[in-house]
Amino acid sequence: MIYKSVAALSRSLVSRSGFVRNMSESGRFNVYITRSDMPDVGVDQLRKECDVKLWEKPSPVPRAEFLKSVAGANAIYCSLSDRIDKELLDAAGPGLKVVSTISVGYDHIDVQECRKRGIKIGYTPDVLTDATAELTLALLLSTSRRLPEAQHEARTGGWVSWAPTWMTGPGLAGSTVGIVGFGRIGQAVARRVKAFNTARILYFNRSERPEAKEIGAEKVGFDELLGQSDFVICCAALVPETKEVFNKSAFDKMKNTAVFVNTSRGGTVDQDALIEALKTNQIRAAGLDVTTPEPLPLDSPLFKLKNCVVLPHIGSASIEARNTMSELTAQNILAALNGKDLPAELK
Ligand SMILES: O=C(O)C(=O)CO
Repeated sequence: MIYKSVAALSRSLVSRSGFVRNMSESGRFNVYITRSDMPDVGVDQLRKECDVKLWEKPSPVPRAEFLKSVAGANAIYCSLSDRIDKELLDAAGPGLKVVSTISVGYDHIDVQECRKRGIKIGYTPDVLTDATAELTLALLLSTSRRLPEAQHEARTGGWVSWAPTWMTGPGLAGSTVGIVGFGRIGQAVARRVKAFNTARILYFNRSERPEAKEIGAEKVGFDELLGQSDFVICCAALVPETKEVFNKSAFDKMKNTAVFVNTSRGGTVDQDALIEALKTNQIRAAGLDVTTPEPLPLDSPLFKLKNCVVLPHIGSASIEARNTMSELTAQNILAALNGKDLPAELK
């Protein structure tokens, strides 16, 4: 669909949302943003060229409100918390040209349905790779060297003397690290892990990755990776094939001393099986930046386990990454609305 036809469609929209209905009058496209606290840099770019409407709170827009307010939008600027499905696309109406998510993950978007309707999808690969890899290493070390537990002890009187076996955990040097999902983030994690003098880096991925050679990573089968790794890191996108791949059978195959880290999506893990594996010391510990659901309810057993570190999905939360993600999200929208190639389109 080209610019002109969107304009024509938009002219005929009956908007329930308060968007300017008649593009020929305003000459501007309608953009709906799903929360008020998206980084300014991208939002400001959009405001220069478009009529921007946003959910006024720094929290995900409630579904009913989203369905109501999105009517008449030509573009949606969303996050991974917003479900973009058939119902939502219907609610937006025929003028919708692009869905642009401030995330590299797109499991919250019905990609098939967007394709059917000729709606482009923008996302933010590359610009968050370093930030997410850094956080993965931070979480891995926090989990294996028990930093949250140690801090708690120091603050609450548990630190009575230096003690030779207290608060010990496995080191990375000389270890085998297995990475499941060897795309941009998996590779960036491998490069960083290597600097810790690991003995071997294994990876499991659908296809062989040419970059692995230079990194020094070996492609192995999933079961082999589970059985041999001291650290198992999940960097795989959530797609039907990766849903709950980390299940009881997978945890049973891991070493009892293994540390499991997940910075991809909670849906790759059967969480009940993980809780059981942690409770029974089937594995040593887990570090999770992602869970099911998110936010994780306060009464989740994961919060009660000393051998589990839970973070609130902050993988990409470096200031630089979030600003660049916001800019890219806006640029994807502006390009799509102006009939140009998106800088980062999900193909
Ligand atoms: O961009 C994503 O998909 C994220 O999960 C951000 O942390």
